[in-house]
Amino acid sequence: MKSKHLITYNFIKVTEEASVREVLQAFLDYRQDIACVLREKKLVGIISKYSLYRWLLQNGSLDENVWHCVKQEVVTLYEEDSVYYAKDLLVKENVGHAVVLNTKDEVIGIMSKSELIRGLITERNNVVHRLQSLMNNLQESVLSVDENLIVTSYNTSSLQLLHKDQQELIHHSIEELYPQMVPPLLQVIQHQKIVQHCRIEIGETTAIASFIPLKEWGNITGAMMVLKDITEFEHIAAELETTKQLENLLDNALEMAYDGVVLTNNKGEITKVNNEFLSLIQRDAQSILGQPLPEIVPELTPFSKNHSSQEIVGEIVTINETKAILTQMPIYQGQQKVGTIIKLICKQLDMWKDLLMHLENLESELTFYKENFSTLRSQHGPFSRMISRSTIMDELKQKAVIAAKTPSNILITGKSGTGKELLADGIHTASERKGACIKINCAAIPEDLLESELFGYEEGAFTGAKKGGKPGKFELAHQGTLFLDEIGDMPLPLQAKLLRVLQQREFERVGGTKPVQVDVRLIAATNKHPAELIDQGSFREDLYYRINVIQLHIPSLSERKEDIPLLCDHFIHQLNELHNRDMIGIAREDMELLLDYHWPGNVRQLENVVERAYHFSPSRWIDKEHILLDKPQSVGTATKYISSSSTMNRERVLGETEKNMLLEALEKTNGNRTQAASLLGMSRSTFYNKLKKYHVHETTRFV
Ligand SMILES: Nc1ncnc2c1ncn2[C@@H]1O[C@H](COP(=O)(O)OP(=O)(O)OP(=O)(O)O)[C@@H](O)[C@H]1O
Repeated sequence: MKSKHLITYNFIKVTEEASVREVLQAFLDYRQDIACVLREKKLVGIISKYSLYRWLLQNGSLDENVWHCVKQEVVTLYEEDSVYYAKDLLVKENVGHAVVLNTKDEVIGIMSKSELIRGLITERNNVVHRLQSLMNNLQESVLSVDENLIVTSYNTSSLQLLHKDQQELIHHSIEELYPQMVPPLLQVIQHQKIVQHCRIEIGETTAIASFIPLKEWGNITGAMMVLKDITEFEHIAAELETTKQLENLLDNALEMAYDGVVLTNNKGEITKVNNEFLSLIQRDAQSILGQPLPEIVPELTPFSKNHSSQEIVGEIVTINETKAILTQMPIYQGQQKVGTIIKLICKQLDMWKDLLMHLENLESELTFYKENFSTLRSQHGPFSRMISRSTIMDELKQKAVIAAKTPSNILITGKSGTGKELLADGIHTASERKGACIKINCAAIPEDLLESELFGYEEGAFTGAKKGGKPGKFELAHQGTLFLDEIGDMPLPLQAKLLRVLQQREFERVGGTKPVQVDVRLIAATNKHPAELIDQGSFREDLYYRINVIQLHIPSLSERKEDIPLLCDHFIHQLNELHNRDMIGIAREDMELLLDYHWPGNVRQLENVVERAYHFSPSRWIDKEHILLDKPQSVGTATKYISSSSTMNRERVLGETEKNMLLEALEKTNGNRTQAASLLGMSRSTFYNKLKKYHVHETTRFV
């Protein structure tokens, strides 16, 4: 509050020329105690009632100039001065009035003591009001008691904290209401000292309280209590404690998980890791916590970037040359994804791999014994050399057995390498014909020699003919079977002669005149389409019908891929017998490679591929890298294929060199892997990884 708010604007203004009478009259009119004497609005002094009384008592004239009664030392205030400044000034100068001026030093009013007191009371009421509302808006509870511990005041918060209403609290004794507060209160009142941070239980509520002495004129009149409800904080603290314990538990669980575990938040930043994960990525926790996972482990980028909200189970990843199985699971809180947990199984992977190997080993052995068993069972069976398990081949063999029992000619069709010759052998065996099975490849013998090869010649039949002549294949196959392979390549004149022989069952040798009679069962084979050959005019239709009494078609290997594993085992077994080795077979995942291939060269190609891989694989398992499959080559891809295959060769050579290096080191250290690793200047883990890579642990020499 300012001085201008506490002044009388309606004050008495007189000039220096005014008479005592005029001033007295003004006092009566205005009912005021002082008059201001002004000269051009500026204050020159004041006249009080008392100075006029004094003048009159000294018999001064009423009409005399009032100047004799003017007091020139006047206590003045400015309109902006505070009420407190005004109070201090009036007390100091010991005056009952002050003249109030504006900034131009012009008189604007008079402030009397009574107006000052009114202002001070208003000001005090304002302060009390402000304090009251401040108290009521405080979160802390505030209470005051007198020296008898009777409650004298309180704020709104205290009603809530103490669960009481106004009547239950005011003028009641703290001793009755809250005896637990008495000891600190008495301490404050007796020792007149503040007591702080007392823990007070009020029902279910816990509060921290401070007790402050209240004094008036230096004497203790009571005490004030300030209480803060900490029940909620205590719950939070308890929860925090539980959370801490849970976190400890989680940390321990992660460490015991045995696998690498990493947790990320919803931004993909790493929030928790276990030691196994750290050793897998070869980093320390400080340097990776809070970092985006794909930046720290780029190998996980395809999984952690866009797919981190997807569940992933069983993906294989390679981190620092270590293979691991990745499992990824998003973590949800309600509907919201809050993070991801990623697990990498790498230690147990080796164990699983060994177990799988063992299982595969057993499976292969089982297959081998099964095959042996069936071979033994049909050791003398006509088709025992034709290995198959497919239904399509079973049906073919059944048909062949029936066909074998008949005297009819047989035409075997099928792509090159499907086993036409084997089938012909089987048919001959099954036919139980007395004579031999004589084979001739029509495509392999020059055209001019083929006739004499087939029908024989008489002495002097041509230059260079043997003395005494020579029997042909027909004669040799008497009472047996003649297998004419690649019949589609037989020259047309010879086809005519063959047709005649088949019809008449007799022929003459080249250069001979005597008919020769034979009992021959003819089996012909072709890898071409007979119908196409007839259309082209390169094969006689009448001959075709003569031969094609019974047609047996051998399906391509790509149409019966289920035979591939059995054939592989068969070839490996044959090679083992031949080379006195104990190769187990082809691992399951590598077999996939063979099953996926289209096998244009059929069983013959498979046999060659297995044989090559067999010789190049040093362990007891066929090495995938030695399984060489030609890719189909088109003009457009030729260059690419050549360059990628040369890269493959290079890689292979490098791999083999590295592997030999490992083996050599192991040999030098008598199989001690730690020494071998240091001999090569490698860490133990790198050395182990390389052993794994090249399957060196499969070899029995080193344990
Ligand atoms: N089912 C099979 N079981 C075992 N070996 C087989 C089988 N089929 C083919 N083979 C082998 O594949 C190779 C080729 O077989 P074969 O010579 O019988 O085929 P083909 O069809 O007569 O070939 P081509 O038409 O080129 O003369 C031979 O070494 C043979 O032993």
